[in-house]
Amino acid sequence: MSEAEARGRGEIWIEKYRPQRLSAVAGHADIVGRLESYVAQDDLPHLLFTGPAGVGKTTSAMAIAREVYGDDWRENFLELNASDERGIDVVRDRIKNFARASFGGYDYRIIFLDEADALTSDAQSALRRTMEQFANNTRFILSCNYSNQIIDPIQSRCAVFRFGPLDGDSVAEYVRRIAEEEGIEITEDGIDALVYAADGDMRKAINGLQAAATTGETVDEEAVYAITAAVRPEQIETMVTTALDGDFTAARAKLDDLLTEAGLGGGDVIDQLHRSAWSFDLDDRATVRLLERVGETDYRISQGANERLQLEALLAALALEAE
Ligand SMILES: Nc1ncnc2c1ncn2[C@@H]1O[C@H](COP(=O)(O)OP(=O)(O)OP(=O)(O)O)[C@@H](O)[C@H]1O
Repeated sequence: MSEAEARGRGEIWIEKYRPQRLSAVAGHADIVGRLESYVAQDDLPHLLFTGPAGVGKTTSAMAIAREVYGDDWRENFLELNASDERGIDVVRDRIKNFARASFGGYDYRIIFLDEADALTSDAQSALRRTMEQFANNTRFILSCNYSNQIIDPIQSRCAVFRFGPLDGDSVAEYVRRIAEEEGIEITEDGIDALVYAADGDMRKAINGLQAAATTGETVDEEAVYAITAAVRPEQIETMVTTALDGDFTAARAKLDDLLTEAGLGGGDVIDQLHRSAWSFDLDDRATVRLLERVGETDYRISQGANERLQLEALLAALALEAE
C-alpha cells in the first residue's frame, strides 16, 4: 500500500507513531542524550543531521521543537525542503519572513531544512549568509544524506550528528509495540522479515507492517515478503550457489523468479546480494569473488546498463569460475 492509499484509509502509521519526544526516539541513544541536554540548558546551536532515510532525523528535529515551544511548536518551526523546485530564492524568502518574529515571545524560531545536500555550493553559500544574517533569532537544523556534500563553512557552524541505520533490535521492538497497540498478530519470523526488509529504515519497517496488516490475517514472514521489495535471503543464496556449482541455466531461472514472480527490481537483487553475501554458506574466497562481481554489476546498472542482462552476466561469471 502506498502512503497515499494509507492516507485515504484515514491514518498512516508512520505519522501516528512518530515519536513526539526525544526520549521516545528509538536507537541513537548518544545523539538523543546530547540533544536533550541542549534543550535542558536552553542552548541550542545550529544542527546538521546526516544519515540515510527513515532513521529519525526529521522526527528528532520536530521533537526538539515540541520540547522547546510546547503547544506553540507549529508556529515556531518551519519545515522546508531544499530540493524544492522553486529554488533557493524561494527558500531564502520564506526563511526571511519566518525569521522576522517569533510566536509567543521566544528568543528564536527553528528552521528545518531537509535535503540540504540538494543545494548547489553557490546556493549553500547563500544559505550560509542567511544563517549569519538571522543568527540572533533563528536556529537552523539541516538534514542531509551525506555530510561531505555540505560546504565546510556550513559544517563548521553546526554541531554535526550522524544518524546511522537503526539496529535490528530497535526496529524489532518498535514494530512489536505498534503491532500490540493495533491489535495485530505478528509472528517472530514476521518481525525478523520486517527488520531484514527495512535494513535500518524505520519508515520502511512501519509501512511494511501496515501494508502486511491490511489483509487482517496474522503477519508472518510470507505476508511481509509478499509486500516488500525483498525476498528471503535463502532465495538469493540458492541462486548464487547454483551458479557457483556451474549450473547457469538453473541459476538464470531462479533470477527470473526474483524479477518476475517476486517483482524485485535489479537494484533490489544487488542490494540483497550485497547485504547477505557474508551470511551465505560460502568459503571466504567465493564470497570475495561474489562481492567483486556485485560491485561491478552495481556500477554498470547505476550507469544505465540493462539490469537483467547485467545480473545474468554476473551469474554467468560465477558459473564460468566453477570449472
Ligand atoms: N528512530 C526512530 N524511532 C522511532 N520512529 C522512527 C525513527 N526513525 C524513523 N521513525 C519512523 O519513520 C518515520 C520517518 O522518519 P523521519 O521522518 O524521522 O525520517 P528521516 O530520517 O528524516 O528521513 P528522510 O530524510 O527520508 O525524511 C517517522 O514518522 C517515524 O514513524
